[in-house]
Amino acid sequence: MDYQSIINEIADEVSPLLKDGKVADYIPALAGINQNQFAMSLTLFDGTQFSVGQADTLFSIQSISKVFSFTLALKFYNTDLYKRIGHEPSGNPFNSLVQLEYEHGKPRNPFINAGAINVTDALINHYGTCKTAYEEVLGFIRAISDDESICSNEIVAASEMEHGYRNLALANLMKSFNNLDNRVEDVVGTYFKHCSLEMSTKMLSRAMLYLANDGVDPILGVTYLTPSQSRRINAVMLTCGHYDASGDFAFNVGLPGKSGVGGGIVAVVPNVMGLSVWSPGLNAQGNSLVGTKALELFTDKTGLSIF
Ligand SMILES: NC(=O)CC[C@H](N)C(=O)O
Repeated sequence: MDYQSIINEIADEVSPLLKDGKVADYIPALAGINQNQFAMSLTLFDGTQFSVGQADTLFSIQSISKVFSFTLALKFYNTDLYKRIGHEPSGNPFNSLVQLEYEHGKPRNPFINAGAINVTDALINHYGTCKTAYEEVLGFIRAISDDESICSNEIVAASEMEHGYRNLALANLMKSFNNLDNRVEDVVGTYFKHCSLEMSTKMLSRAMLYLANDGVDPILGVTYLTPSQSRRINAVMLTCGHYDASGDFAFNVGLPGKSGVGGGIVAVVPNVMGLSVWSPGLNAQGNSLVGTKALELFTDKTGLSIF
């Protein structure tokens, strides 16, 4: 398949939509980003990459980090993890508090904020300190990207902490139900540091390969997860990766995927490739407007949906 021509065509077709989204201004450090930007990359199992747009530009991965922290938590706790976090879609916004109250402090899934904060708490328990939990997630992301240059943006992390009332409220609510072990500020601070990591679409499409290949990096041959764990992560991405727009994403794109409010989206074509798009303007559910459209065009043009 002529992937380069296909993604070039997609870039042309989505460009009139770049003005339609809205950048995430609830994180002040992200509010000033020029939304007139777009990138798309794919990486095949032999390492061949195809890209269009600003595919080397680093952006805040935000909730895409939830895929990587969930991977490590699943690796260490396996199905015991589901004692503290579910794997059902929430049908609610990513930062919603109401369901968490009804459901006695147990987050619906690891891809909403409450779930990822809870996963971070489990990782802090496993690694012993916040610092090690942060460094191990970073080390894992560098390994699956095969790129040691990846770092967090301290200004973004501090900006999130300063304005993180809702995430602190979610953590406090879980703590009140005895479903958070460590100090609220420590857990949320570590979670923000993972969210503030910066990557490009080239790096992210490479990083997704282990999930396209049953938990094994097809280039380096490293095993990260069992095939069954890897399939479970893809299932949770498909059903929960886009919050209350997860059904729309499955319907229109038809791939396991995960978005972040930095405007990035990652997706997996099982047995074929890792994919990533970025465009900072978001739709009403907090997912990249142009990125979602680009992935929809991609599966339409290539037939590479899982359905
Ligand atoms: N959807 C997202 O990307 C949200 C992540 C962001 N750090 C937050 O906690 O609000």
